Amino acid sequence: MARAFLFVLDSFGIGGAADAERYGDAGSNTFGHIAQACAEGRADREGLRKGPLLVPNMVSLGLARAAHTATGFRFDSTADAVSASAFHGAAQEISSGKDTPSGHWEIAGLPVRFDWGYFPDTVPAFPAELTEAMIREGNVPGILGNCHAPGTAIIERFGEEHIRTGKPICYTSVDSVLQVAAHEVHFGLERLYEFCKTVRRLVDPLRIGRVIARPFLGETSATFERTYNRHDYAVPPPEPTLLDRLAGRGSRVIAVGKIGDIFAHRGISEVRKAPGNMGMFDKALRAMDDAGDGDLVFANFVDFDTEFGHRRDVAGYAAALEAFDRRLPEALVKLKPGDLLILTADHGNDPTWRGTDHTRERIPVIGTAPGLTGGDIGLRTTFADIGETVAEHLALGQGRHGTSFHATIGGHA
Ligand SMILES: O=P(O)(O)O[C@H]1O[C@H](CO)[C@@H](O)[C@H]1O
Ligand SMILES: [Mn+2]
Ligand SMILES: [Mn+2]
Repeated sequence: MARAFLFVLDSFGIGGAADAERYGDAGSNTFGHIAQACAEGRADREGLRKGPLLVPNMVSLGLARAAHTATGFRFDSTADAVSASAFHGAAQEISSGKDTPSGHWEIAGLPVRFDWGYFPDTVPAFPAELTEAMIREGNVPGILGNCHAPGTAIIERFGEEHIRTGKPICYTSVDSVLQVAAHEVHFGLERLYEFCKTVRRLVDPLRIGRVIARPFLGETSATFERTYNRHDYAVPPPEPTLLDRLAGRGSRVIAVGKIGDIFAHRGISEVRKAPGNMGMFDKALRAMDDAGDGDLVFANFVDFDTEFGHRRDVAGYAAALEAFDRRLPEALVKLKPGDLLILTADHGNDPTWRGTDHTRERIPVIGTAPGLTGGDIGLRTTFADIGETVAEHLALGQGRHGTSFHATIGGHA
């Protein structure tokens, strides 16, 4: 029996991207900088966490070695204690962009070779024709924002006016996104989703990667809070991905968290969602129980990115990594010979970095294949090597991009 479990720790980069300079991110290192801050006592928070970063289970899968492969960074002296059948390495992204769709699509064997559309960091950020079309076809009295902004700040700034006027708050970032924040009750959640679907259609010709619904609750600037009803409307992948290939031969692809949205629901058999990393971990464990021969469980843990990376919250990010790591044994005990578990990431989001955006970084590729030898898979030149390895493991034919490292970890050559 062969099954594969792919867990993406959203934004958990390990630095060292050869082309980071081009993104203004040379030197960024999500894992390295969090680990350093923790070691130096700069990530202590009363009632949350204290001291050095404790992620022994990921270290035993080779996280420290992966980080060393990516940048030469030494995490700690336990770095050599890697468990039998664990494999570890780092991967460089070849796609353009440093956002979620680029990272996930490349992991699934489809590097993004075209340039995404971006909105300029000007006010207004959106072309006048687009704004007019959003108002007319979205049937709203106008829009607020129309600029680059971090999501919490823009709700604080325009939330009350939004409630008063019924105008949705539309904003963007350095990523290829058009985000719409609106009040779940005053504006209405379903109405927000409908509005986003309209916007999705309008920005398709502009090659915008995602339209993101950002619902929030609260009545005043001081009390507004975003809810877990966020929804991403991604442009569909332009070519078949690993998921389509699996679905095409009748295997199940169980998507946990926002994976379904990221692939515009192409090649997805089932979507399971829950609020928060821990809820998602529960869903991932159930999905592992349910997966059969030839199936893939593809999970995304988004809190690292949304709650801590973008918020530049080092202590929060560290605590989230520690919480995830504490639960990892629950997944490890479910593994049987024939299974393959890979932990990876889609881009960086260094919480010590300037600004509030993603950072272009290499990603860790660590995991275990019980019954195989494991070992050092080195520095992979594309995230697509992950998808190709999963493909080979699940006995799919070769895809168009990437090179499987299955033989390196003792699998069929
Ligand atoms: O600041 P918030 O609204 O969380 O937005 C962030 O979330 C988007 C998707 O990850 C990024 O492009 C960034 O703009
Ligand atoms: Mn992401
Ligand atoms: Mn993000």
